[in-house]
Amino acid sequence: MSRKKSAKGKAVTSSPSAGSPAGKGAGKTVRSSPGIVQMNGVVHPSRPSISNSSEFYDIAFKVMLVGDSGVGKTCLLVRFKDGAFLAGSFISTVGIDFRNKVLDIYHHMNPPHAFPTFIELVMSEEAWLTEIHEYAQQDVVLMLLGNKADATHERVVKREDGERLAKEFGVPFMETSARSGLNVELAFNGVAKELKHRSIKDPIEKFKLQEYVNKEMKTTGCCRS
Ligand SMILES: Nc1nc2c(ncn2[C@@H]2O[C@H](COP(=O)(O)OP(=O)(O)OP(=O)(O)O)[C@@H](O)[C@H]2O)c(=O)[nH]1
Repeated sequence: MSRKKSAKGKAVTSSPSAGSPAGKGAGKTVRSSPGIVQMNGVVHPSRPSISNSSEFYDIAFKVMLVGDSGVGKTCLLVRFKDGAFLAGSFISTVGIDFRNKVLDIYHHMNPPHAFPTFIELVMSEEAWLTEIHEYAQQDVVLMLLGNKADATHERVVKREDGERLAKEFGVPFMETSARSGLNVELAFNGVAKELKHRSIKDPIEKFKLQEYVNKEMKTTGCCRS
């Protein structure tokens, strides 16, 4: 079955590191963070249930994509992880799907490090932002994404409405496209940078996610209706 929805809201949510030492990889300390969903408590790079890769990281964060079914959470995840668009017929995720990706950021602040565990959480159609506020940790990093920005003729949510909702909840907003790759890297990297920033006790430089997103964000420039 194939379904399409354009520019529907969804959120990248995440939580910063709690910093409990959990193991070692290539001489680096591995830490994990409690997220909205706890997965085995501690993330260890050599634990196959978490990651099959041989990648090592310093800090692990969990990032969740929540939103209505069919808005493109899996495709965003795959686009970010593998750089490809998962085209074809739509098979709804049952339960939770997840990917790991190791990022190098903030070279100027710390030695190379890395992280997160990305988790897709499938939620029901209604009130997901409210649910996040109800159940997530206070300091969770939130970002609102309107995906399928490429599907201009099938748009169901105006950019202005996304912007308004984001403003209401005080979270950054941008439109993305898993198909074209528009702003996908930026969405995940922005959250990763914010998480990393929060995990540093006395950061040399300030990082403001909203400002970063506003500066780096690309718009389709075609979709106001
Ligand atoms: N045009 C367009 N189609 C997309 C985009 N992202 C996803 N799709 C299509 O939308 C459908 C649903 O995508 P999924 O990533 O499976 O959606 P989901 O949110 O993970 O759905 P659930 O697993 O049910 O929660 C698929 O047919 C995708 O090909 C996009 O950026 N642009």
